[in-house]
Amino acid sequence: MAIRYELIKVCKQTGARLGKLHTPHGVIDTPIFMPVGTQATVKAMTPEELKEIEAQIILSNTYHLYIRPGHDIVKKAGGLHKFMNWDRPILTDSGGYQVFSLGPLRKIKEEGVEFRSHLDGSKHFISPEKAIEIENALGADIIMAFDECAPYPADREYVKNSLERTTRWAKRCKEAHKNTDNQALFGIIQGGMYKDLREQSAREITAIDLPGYAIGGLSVGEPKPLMYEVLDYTVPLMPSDKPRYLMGVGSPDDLIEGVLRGIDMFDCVLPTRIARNGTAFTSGGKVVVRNAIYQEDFTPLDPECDCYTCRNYTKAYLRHLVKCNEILASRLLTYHNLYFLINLMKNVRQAIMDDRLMDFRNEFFEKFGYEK
Ligand SMILES: C=CCOC(=O)Nc1nc2cc3[nH]c(NC)nc3cc2c(=O)[nH]1
Ligand SMILES: [Zn+2]
Repeated sequence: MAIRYELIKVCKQTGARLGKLHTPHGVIDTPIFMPVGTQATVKAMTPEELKEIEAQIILSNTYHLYIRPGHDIVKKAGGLHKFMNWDRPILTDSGGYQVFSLGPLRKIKEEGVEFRSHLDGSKHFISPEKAIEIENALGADIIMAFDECAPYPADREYVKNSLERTTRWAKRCKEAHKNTDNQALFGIIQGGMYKDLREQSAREITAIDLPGYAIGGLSVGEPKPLMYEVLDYTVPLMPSDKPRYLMGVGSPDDLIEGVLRGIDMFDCVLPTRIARNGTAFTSGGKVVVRNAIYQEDFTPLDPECDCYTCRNYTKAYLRHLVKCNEILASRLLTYHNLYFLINLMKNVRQAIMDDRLMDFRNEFFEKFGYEK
């Protein structure tokens, strides 16, 4: 059995869950935020720094590593863990959901998806079986079934046909996946923003016996309230004894709202991406470091944060680095943003343990400046 989900406690205030996910490369505390390492690196971070901020699992992308350097090279290197010197758990998602589902030149057929490489425009074809072959070669502890993430908005007919094909593809993935002792295959629930289609997809996908399930097709441009509404009626259809992964989510408020609704696993490029644009998450809300008001501000980025960046550098210095487009700006801001989300989830887990997650949510939203 590649993974075992241990449900430890359900918060009396909210229904949120505290759990442990046992994998071949170690144990993961849930709810968990997973830093994204698209091309076999969490941009600007070394594995040692990721361990310093207590990252327990990272994501990498099937599509990107298939295109470059090629999954065969990663396999020859001894797999992704060895190749990138990360000995903790890894999850691979497609990373190409934009390319596969939304790319202009992609053609989706029953057999699979025809698309063009974002690097050189060369033509490629990935079937569910091919996706599993790539993920098996990369060797991640958790691998995602090959699916179609329907665009938003999309009409009902399209979404229905798409989710039914995704179900057929999930069955083909399960058939093709042989390495079940070392790699856990998760199914992905689709159905767009349609309640009855989400119910149909949840029923069909969870009927395929798999070690975990994800909710796909969200965080694709829909308004937040709509995402929360879809979660409200989809999460209860998922088994409670298996991990629930909300793909591509998210910002601090989305993480908390997702946990409140029973989600266990999250991934998002936001903390690393906004860092490279000079923006930081802080306990008082977002800080755009390049803002002129920080020119002579010699206080830490976040006075309530005890991370390396906040203990050793000032906003004025970080602003200077950002203005000069210095590499250290990305490194120090990424370090802090990842620490911020990882630490937020540690506090969320503690709040579940103390049966006070709703209080924690209200306090956090108050301070972070979100409307209640
Ligand atoms: C090998 C193939 C594995 O397939 C997948 O990873 N599929 C898949 N990835 C997603 C990624 C998302 N990111 C966001 N927002 C930033 N929303 C997402 C939705 C999906 C989704 O519905 N499906
Ligand atoms: Zn910090």
